[in-house]
Amino acid sequence: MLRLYAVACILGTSEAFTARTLKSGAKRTNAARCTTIMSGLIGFATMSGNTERIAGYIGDATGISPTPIADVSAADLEAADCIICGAPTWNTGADDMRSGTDIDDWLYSELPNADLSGKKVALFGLGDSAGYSGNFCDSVGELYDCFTARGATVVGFTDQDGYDHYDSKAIRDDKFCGLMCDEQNQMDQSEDRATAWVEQLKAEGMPL
Ligand SMILES: Cc1cc2nc3c(=O)[nH]c(=O)nc-3n(C[C@H](O)[C@H](O)[C@H](O)COP(=O)(O)O)c2cc1C
Repeated sequence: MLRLYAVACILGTSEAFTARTLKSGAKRTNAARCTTIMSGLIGFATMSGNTERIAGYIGDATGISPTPIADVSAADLEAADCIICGAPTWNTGADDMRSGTDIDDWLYSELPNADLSGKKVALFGLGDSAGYSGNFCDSVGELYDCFTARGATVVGFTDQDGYDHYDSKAIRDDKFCGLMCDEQNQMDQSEDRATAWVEQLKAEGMPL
């Protein structure tokens, strides 16, 4: 017995002691426990603060602290288990660089360095569905094109119902390719929309 105790001390754990005392053929019942720590990332760009506010609602619902997109590297993206990214639209009618914020450069300088194959990404956008109803949240369509070009799978599509727009470059298969918020005309709906959208993302398999 003394010799067995000495072996356990050398191996350093009481579990080692238990293992050494098991008779041959006996089953170990203390199954190994494994803790998986998921890491999510919310990146956003903003000009006048609205997108940051919605990122905050999403952050509250997920427990993830939003990060300005300029501080997000390709390595950060690759290290994240899930990515949520949002931007406003200021460059009305533009083919690219539609946001008019620092995400425009980031999409074509930093994002192309990331391999996002097999990763789930969700997108959100801010716009004015009455004042710019022909270009509502156009930048989200550009985010969609840039993220899918890196191999990401975009989840969290939403219905177009309930907004005043008549067109948007963020429409894919008759749906918005993410969550759209309108702080000019529908500010009172944004928080509930964000909270419900996070539940949708979870139901669609985002590890949140
Ligand atoms: C000059 C100007 C251009 C805009 N162009 C668009 C547009 O093309 N599409 C749209 O949906 N919203 C447009 N907007 C509305 C902004 O996207 C909206 O105010 C948004 O909430 C701003 O978000 P931010 O505060 O995060 O920058 C425009 C606003 C201004 C003042």
